[in-house]
Amino acid sequence: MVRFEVDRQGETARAWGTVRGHLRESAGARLFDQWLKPMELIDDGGSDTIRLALPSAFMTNWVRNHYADRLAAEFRAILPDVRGVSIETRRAAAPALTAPTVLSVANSGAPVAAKPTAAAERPPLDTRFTFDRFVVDGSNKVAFNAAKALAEPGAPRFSPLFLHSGTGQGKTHLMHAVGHAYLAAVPDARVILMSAERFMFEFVSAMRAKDTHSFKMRLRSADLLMIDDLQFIAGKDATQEEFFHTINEVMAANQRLVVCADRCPQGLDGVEARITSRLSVGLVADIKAPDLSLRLAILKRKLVDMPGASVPAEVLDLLAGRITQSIRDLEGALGRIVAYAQLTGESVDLDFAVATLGDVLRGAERRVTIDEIQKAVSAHFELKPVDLVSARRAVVVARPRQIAMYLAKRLTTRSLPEIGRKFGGRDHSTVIHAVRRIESLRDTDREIDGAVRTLLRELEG
Ligand SMILES: Nc1ncnc2c1ncn2[C@@H]1O[C@H](COP(=O)(O)OP(=O)(O)OP(=O)(O)O)[C@@H](O)[C@H]1O
Repeated sequence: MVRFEVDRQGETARAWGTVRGHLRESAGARLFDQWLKPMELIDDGGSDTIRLALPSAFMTNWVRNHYADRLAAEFRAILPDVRGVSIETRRAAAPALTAPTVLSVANSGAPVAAKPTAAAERPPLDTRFTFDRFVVDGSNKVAFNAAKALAEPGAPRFSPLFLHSGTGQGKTHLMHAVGHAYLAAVPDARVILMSAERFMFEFVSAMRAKDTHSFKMRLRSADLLMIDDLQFIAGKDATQEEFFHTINEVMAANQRLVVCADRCPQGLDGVEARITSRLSVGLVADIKAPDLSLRLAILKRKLVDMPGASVPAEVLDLLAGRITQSIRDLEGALGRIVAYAQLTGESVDLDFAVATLGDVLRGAERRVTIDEIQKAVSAHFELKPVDLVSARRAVVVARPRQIAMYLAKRLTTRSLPEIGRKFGGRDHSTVIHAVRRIESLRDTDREIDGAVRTLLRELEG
């Protein structure tokens, strides 16, 4: 029986309730009331960075300096796919077009809808993703140097910068670092960072509201425009049309453009050639899978930002030796060990690490990606992979799509919203529905059960 996550927003709010409880206990009433109680959760619907807001910059700085790592570790102990915690200043201002709904969490831990804040008007840069926290070696040196060069003020030496790599290998980190560095050099620069999925969502919303003009003006006037996960627009014709005009104008105006994807431009099936060729005229840099020494160096660097954490070298060797592909997974494992050690008061040794991470270490030997699942499922049902992310509802496409979502939930650590995004921007509730449907069909329909078994065998190797 597959267990699935419940609604990610509710999950985040509940985790926040638990984290607040721990903070109240450990910090003591005075400190908690003064610094931590005014903090609110901003939940913009399934993002893997938890956003917390405080009423003043002074308080924000204090909490960042004293509690940032603790908060990240606490959240990751409950929600392992959390990427980080961003601590922001809440400002009373007019709501932005794209402002997220703010969920403030009352003492009971129940989420309460509140007004949007101005935080959404600033690029959502993760404070941890800076150049000085990025460990460089031969596998990522070109990407790192290119990102640094693009962040220098003055006329850009090249643009666009196209970064590509496997999942969890540092593209988003570098993109955020460009944003931080450029804003530090040019504080009033207009910097926009969004995923390709968000680009599509905002564009479609603007079309519905019959106001594409503001959307176009906003993007095209960016001094630095950064688009993550470009592969998402594969097969989305109207979005591609708009994206093409956006990048054309940004490039014609000599503004900076950074684009990330999981493949090189020419490998982006389903993305128009005129887009991929425009994106190839600047600098295309890949980040290769990290080798053992880089994995170890990154773990050591991450430890520097976890004051008080003590993890012996043999445990770092174990993690770096076993978790080989995604640095996100590696970092998640380290965060989990440190958080458990802090919560239980035990010291970290090999036994503790194996007991804490048993599943992760076993599962790390072979990690299936959603792309692989989509390829296997579409081949099995003689469809094109793009059918699985399309809007087609015919049962010949919809059922394989549900099977693929079910396998994604079962074989990967991706959250429901992430899976939904990988399937053409579908909602997490669609994924829950697909998982339940396939679970129940497996009990009653031998053909479906057979197909799932075959695919599981194939994917799990
Ligand atoms: N060279 C590095 N030095 C330090 N940290 C790194 C490095 N590479 C990756 N990381 C860390 O690994 C985590 C995942 O990186 P990131 O989110 O940038 O990956 P990604 O390539 O954008 O993944 P995806 O394609 O899944 O979006 C981040 O926490 C990031 O800080």
